[in-house]
Amino acid sequence: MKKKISLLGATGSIGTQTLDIVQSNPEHFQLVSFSAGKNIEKVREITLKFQPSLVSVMRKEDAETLATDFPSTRFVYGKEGLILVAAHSGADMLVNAVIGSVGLEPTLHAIREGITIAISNKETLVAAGDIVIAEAQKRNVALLPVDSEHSALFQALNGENPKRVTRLILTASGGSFRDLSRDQLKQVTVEQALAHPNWSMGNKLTIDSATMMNKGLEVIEAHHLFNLPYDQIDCLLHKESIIHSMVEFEDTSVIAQLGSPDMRVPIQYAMTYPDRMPMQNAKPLRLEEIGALHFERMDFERFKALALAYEAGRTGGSMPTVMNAANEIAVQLFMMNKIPFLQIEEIVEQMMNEHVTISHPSLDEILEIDSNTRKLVHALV
Ligand SMILES: NC(=O)C1=CN([C@@H]2O[C@H](COP(=O)(O)OP(=O)(O)OC[C@H]3O[C@@H](n4cnc5c(N)ncnc54)[C@H](OP(=O)(O)O)[C@@H]3O)[C@@H](O)[C@H]2O)C=CC1
Ligand SMILES: CC(=O)[C@@H](O)[C@H](O)COP(=O)(O)O
Ligand SMILES: [Mn+2]
Repeated sequence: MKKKISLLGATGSIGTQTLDIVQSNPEHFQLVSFSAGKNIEKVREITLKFQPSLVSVMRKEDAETLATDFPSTRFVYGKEGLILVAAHSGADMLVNAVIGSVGLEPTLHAIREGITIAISNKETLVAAGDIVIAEAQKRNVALLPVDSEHSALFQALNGENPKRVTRLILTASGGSFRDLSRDQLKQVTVEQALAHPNWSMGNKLTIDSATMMNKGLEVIEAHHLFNLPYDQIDCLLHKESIIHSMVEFEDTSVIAQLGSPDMRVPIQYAMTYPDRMPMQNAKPLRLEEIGALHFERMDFERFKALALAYEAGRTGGSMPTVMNAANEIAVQLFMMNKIPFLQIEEIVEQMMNEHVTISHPSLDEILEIDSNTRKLVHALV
């Protein structure tokens, strides 16, 4: 039987690759609903091709125009629209590929509907991981990782006793500026930051990768998905992005997952789990062509954002919410050329220093803290 898919963030990098998988495997998948932001031309293309029953866009006026042009599809908008798509009762699985903590409430609504989630939207787990995981456990809903490192960890842990794990080792490419000193980072441009050495991804994530905040977000994401303390989550610089992450066990065995960098592989694995399927037009891994893989210890002074993320994670409570919200706005400001690159982490640090942590915040408190932090960063700049 076909798996019915709802997709948040259909016009983005992960969203587009998810649609490729659906389109290449019409006997396995059907798109029943999706959301997008402002890219209305792409919304038209997707609607025409997949004929979903429900679509959400950011703006009311776009939803109204689209409703006239596609009378057999229902168009909704805004935050409510995202929630309607996420909790679409006709779906077997939600692929959450929206960017930012705007994905939090839709995720919780999908969980409450008992819909399995393939989760790419890491900011949701960073902003409110305790709440999301508790809700998923309470409703017995699976959260299947899409992020390449977490998919690798998930695969390496398959069938293992979690009590025998000693360390999760997340690999990091180092991003666009991995060979620059902190002094050289003072001069870098947005265009340079957007040139990731190994992956083609959305702009926000590519900047996060350059600051190393992405690895910080991923450490917190791993803490929540795999229920391990921060002392057992390490990062390793691995410039080739061939080993996507590793798990070390008590007997010193290390299990790694490898592959050519291609996000369709972890997306498809989450969509077919516990099974696998052939991957169309994928580049098989030929280690003899690569020759050597390289690893370096992570330098926490050079990659200060990673140190901040460990600090936020260890503090817990509302601190990761603040870190994430400050980072989201600081990255936007950098991309608009309003602040220099190094000010991204300065803003995150300042917001964290000024925040008085709430140890067990409610959802309402998290939403308020997230929103206030965004305002504070705008006021600061
Ligand atoms: N790209 C990748 O390879 C990877 C991504 N991830 C994670 O997956 C998530 C998505 O990343 P990526 O695909 O790169 O992101 P993109 O920026 O490419 O896409 C983001 C999507 O979200 C939509 N969107 C943005 N803001 C809003 C909003 N406020 N309300 C509703 N929709 C919105 C965009 O719509 P529109 O464009 O129409 O405005 C777009 O569809 C992120 O959390 C990222 O960290 C994880 C691993 C790898
Ligand atoms: C592809 C993927 O999962 C990204 O999140 C990736 O992790 C970015 O690479 P680095 O953050 O290691 O540069
Ligand atoms: Mn990743």
